[in-house]
Amino acid sequence: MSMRSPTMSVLPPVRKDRIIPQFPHCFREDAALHIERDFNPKVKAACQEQRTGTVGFKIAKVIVVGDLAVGKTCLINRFCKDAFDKNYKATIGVDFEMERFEVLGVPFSLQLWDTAGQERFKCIASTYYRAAQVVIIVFDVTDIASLEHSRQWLEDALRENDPTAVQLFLVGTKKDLSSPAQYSQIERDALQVAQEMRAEYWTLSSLTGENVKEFFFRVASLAFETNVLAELEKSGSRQIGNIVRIQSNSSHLSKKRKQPACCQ
Ligand SMILES: Nc1nc2c(ncn2[C@@H]2O[C@H](COP(=O)(O)OP(=O)(O)OP(=O)(O)O)[C@@H](O)[C@H]2O)c(=O)[nH]1
Ligand SMILES: [Mg+2]
Repeated sequence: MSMRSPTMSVLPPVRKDRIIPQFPHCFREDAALHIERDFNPKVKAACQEQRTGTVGFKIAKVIVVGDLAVGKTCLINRFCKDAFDKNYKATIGVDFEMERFEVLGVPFSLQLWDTAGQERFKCIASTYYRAAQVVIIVFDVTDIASLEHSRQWLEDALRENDPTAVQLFLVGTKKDLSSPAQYSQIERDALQVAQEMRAEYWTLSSLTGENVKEFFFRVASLAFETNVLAELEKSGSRQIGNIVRIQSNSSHLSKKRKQPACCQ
């Protein structure tokens, strides 16, 4: 805790609308990373007892990939700046935004990397894919080709990362532009792609803001939960290691006091 107070005094408090007191639910239970209705009980207990270790200082890297003009930049801008630009300005290479949250009372940050979808910038952008904890693959719900290309985006993103460690989301944007009939048709295909990829599926609109905050709260919460569980596992094994070492040392001392421990 001694490390925590100086950090808290330097940083301004987390914005009120970035406080996550409850577990945000998935969008569709048939394409979710998990369908629990609440945070893992171990995670809740750890937060309550302030046993979250270094998680409060960590920044989870999130990369946002997908075809050109599907709406990656607009999605990030809607959430981070509450702004929407109807004019298309291609991202050149990459941009990033930091978002600070407070989950169950613990500070937690996401670093959102907005990458270029245009082919000619792809090789610059892909050098930033490394060490991502979360991969968000974006497609446009009015453009089936952008959904078909999502598999290729996944392959490119996973080439630079440990596939077993990445949390994956498939997100359909521009919901406002599609009629209910059009939408339900593409949703069927999108759910299938999400299930195959083991991605969590969402749809939203950066123009109206529908589901945007809900989606990022879900991303932050799942990334946070994973990090706390990893931290608990680490500190658990460290404790067991210490106990074993202390016990074996003391038994050496009592039985064969003159021999150094390394010769046993
Ligand atoms: N109606 C509507 N238009 C959107 C939405 N999201 C994005 N757009 C429009 O789609 C176009 C492309 O959006 P961007 O966010 O720049 O696309 P991008 O995926 O970042 O494109 P690259 O940077 O080239 O990869 C812009 O003209 C946006 O105004 C949405 O939810 N609804
Ligand atoms: Mg962009």
